[in-house]
Amino acid sequence: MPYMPDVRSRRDSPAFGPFVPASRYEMICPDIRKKRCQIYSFADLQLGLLPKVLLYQAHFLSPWQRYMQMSSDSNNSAESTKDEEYHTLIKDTERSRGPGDTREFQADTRKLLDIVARSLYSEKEVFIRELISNSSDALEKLRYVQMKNEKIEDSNLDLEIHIATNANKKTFTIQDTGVGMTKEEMVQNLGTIAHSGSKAFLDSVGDSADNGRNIIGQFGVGFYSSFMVGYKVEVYSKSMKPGSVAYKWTSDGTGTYEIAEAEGVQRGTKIVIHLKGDSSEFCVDSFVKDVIAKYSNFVGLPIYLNGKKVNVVQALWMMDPKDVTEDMHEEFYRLIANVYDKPRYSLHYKTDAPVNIRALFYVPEYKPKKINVLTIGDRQQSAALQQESDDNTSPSISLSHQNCCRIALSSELLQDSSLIRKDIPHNLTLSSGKISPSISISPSISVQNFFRTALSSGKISLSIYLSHKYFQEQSKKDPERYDQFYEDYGLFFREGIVTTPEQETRVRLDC
Ligand SMILES: Nc1ncnc2c1ncn2[C@@H]1O[C@H](COP(=O)(O)OP(=O)(O)OP(=O)(O)O)[C@@H](O)[C@H]1O
Repeated sequence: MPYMPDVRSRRDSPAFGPFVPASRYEMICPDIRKKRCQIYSFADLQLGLLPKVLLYQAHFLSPWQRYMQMSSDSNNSAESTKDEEYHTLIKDTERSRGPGDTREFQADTRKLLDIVARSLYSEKEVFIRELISNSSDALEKLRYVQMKNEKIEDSNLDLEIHIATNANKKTFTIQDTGVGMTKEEMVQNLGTIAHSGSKAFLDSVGDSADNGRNIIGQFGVGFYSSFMVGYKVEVYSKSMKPGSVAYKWTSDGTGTYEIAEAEGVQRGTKIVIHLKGDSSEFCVDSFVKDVIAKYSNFVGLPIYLNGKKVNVVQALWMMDPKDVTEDMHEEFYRLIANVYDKPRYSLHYKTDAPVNIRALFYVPEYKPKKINVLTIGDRQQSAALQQESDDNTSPSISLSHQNCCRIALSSELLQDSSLIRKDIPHNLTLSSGKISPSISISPSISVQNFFRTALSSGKISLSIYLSHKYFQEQSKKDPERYDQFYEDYGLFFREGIVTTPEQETRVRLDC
């Protein structure tokens, strides 16, 4: 029987390095084994049969987090021992007298608009994502109307989104050929904060087949993010209803707007943002291109920037795995990982019950020299980290958001999120991937809330579990290839074992 160090007893020893003999492995999966496997009724893991496979659900705390946790524990216990004199003003004597009036809340629209426009989003650039999403919704609605063979205005127009930047005039323009808006719809949708025409559309078409699957908007606030960067916003719109009159909506975002009839307007909506002095980067083609790539690359409709198509990739992880060819995987892998090699393993799976997951993991062909950064985010962030790392390899995992799962989340805050660090295993850094959490997670304006839900609901753990099942299969299917993979990446698995403080639930894997 080969020697196996007792990780549990030695983990606090500073001299103990990330080494576990290659012949025996351990499995650390407290959440999956204790809770999620039960919740999702997975058969017990046949761990003893699996060579060289490690399933690792880490609750990783950095040394700094561990230090903070220890010091807060000791402070609490010191405070609780103090013997202080009891003093309180709180009694239970208050009661209401007689019937009460029911009133509606009042709101100062000007201030509310200011909060929505300036404080709801942490990054100015998300206004592009919001406006593209609105255009995408407008086009999806048009598709729906087309499917019903209803008559529409300008029926020869293709379904497209166009963006134009003008550095001389300092403007950002976005135009779509979607459903457009009538005067009443403009008043209702753009003149009423937190009224979502898209949500109303979804409610009106009901739950029938496929409709609404791609509709993104639902809170009725995204449009106002354009006032984060613009001192004036003009909206030209012509409804798809045959014979519609076009209108122009103008506002400076300080509480009032103007509506007037307009001419020379095509079916759909055109929004012109006159940029503030501190937002002039949004009239630079290359800057806008990067933002589109970051958030809206997978919108299922063509986006043109200054006349050139910029979103070229399909949301591969949303497709049926059997429809995705190896070439498509290669192209997609290169795009999300920002590398030029091939994926050595491509794991694409979808589950619909009991939870809905679309996930795509790639294990790069290259042999990493050092992987010690957990990157959750977009391509740009990965690229930034790559510059810092020795071997130009910083795999990334990104999660997508919204009903249709095609819009990427802002990821800056995820980078520092202790929640993410805690719940995503350290050794998951070995693969680049995309996980699309279930549509059963209610989308939330707060990105962080969304992630909290995604993580606590176990979908990410489940994805990790499934990915390890895949590796088990690979080890049987092509042991030689798998051995090479383990040779290249085994260090990070072993590092995962010794760097997790959660050593209580372990399963040994014999070879
Ligand atoms: N390009 C557009 N074409 C047609 N209608 C639009 C367009 N942009 C906005 N609207 C209408 O204005 C409404 C409000 O847009 P807004 O972006 O504020 O919220 P939303 O998209 O409904 O929800 P969210 O806040 O989740 O993005 C939309 O629901 C839609 O009815």
